[in-house]
Amino acid sequence: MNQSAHEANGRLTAGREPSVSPPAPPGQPVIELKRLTKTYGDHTAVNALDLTIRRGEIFGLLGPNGAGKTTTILMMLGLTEPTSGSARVCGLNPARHALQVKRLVGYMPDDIGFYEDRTGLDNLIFTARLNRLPEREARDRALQLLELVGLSHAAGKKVGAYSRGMRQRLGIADVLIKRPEVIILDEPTLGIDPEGVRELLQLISDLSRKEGLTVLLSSHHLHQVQQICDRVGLFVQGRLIALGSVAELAEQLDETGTVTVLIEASGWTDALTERLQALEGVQSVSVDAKASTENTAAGESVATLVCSRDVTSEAAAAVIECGARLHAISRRQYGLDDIYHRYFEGRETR
Ligand SMILES: Nc1ncnc2c1ncn2[C@@H]1O[C@H](COP(=O)(O)OP(=O)(O)OP(=O)(O)O)[C@@H](O)[C@H]1O
Repeated sequence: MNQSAHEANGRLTAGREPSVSPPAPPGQPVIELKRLTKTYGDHTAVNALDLTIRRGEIFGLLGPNGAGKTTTILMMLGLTEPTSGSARVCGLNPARHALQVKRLVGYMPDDIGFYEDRTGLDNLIFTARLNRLPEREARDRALQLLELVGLSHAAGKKVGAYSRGMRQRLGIADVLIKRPEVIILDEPTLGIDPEGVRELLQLISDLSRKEGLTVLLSSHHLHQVQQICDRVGLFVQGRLIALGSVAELAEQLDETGTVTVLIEASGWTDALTERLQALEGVQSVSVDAKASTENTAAGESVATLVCSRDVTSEAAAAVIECGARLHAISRRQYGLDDIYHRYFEGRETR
């Protein structure tokens, strides 16, 4: 977040204490978007978006650059007005009650900004003050959050010396200061190494489960976020083109009729390839020699069978009958990347 966004998490809560409804019970809608639309001139950035996110859910809003994710978030926060349709966040209309919504929603933009020459602890205390926490409580809350996000050791270190991953953790602590009901994280994993990503996502997941937080995560790193999202929405050119859990979306892909079977075996022969090709429903067989490693024997091959039905057991029998040594056989589980590419086949996605 930039400096003003950092301050916004606090400043926007200042002023008259808003009258807000009590937190929605688990499973109740927290975010409800109906036909939400935003146009800029003749360009439609968000096109008739219908979406409900429930309390305690981790929801991934996924799509390529320019898909409309940030515009959607800005409308949820009351930072830009919809052209048509409606948004309700924690029962409030953000366009009319932006201050109240911002009291309940913690927003971490993709470009986090802090006071670089101040420590992590000082930055959090600053946000706590903006949120009108009493001085003693501000410090206690800041220390408690630093511990929660695994930054106690760096509390006294200037933020300018923090790594990208540490800044993201501090950003999460920063949005949590005001005890929000919902946190919205825009590209939280940007620029972090794989181990840092894993830890950050685990932290977000733990927070959601322990604190009953609703989390909206915007990202174009599908394979990263799919591990922790209860549901995802695939967003492209302003439209939500698929919605559901990763398993549900994968099931829909399976219904398109293609099954991929992966075989690892040694002693592969042309006769085996031909035998597999002859199995009913097998559309193609491609075989690659696998480079030998500590775990794989020399001469091991990996074959990919694209089929119109599941041929796993017949293929296993064929490998053995042809005298090859079967190391592994599995029906490929689709991940979000596969789903994404399948939906966007033939379209410009990046
Ligand atoms: N203030 C604006 N004026 C005109 N067009 C805009 C404005 N804000 C966004 N857009 C356009 O709306 C579309 C959606 O942009 P948005 O930033 O919401 O996408 P995004 O999915 O968040 O992308 P990214 O991952 O790159 O942030 C883009 O084509 C963008 O150029």
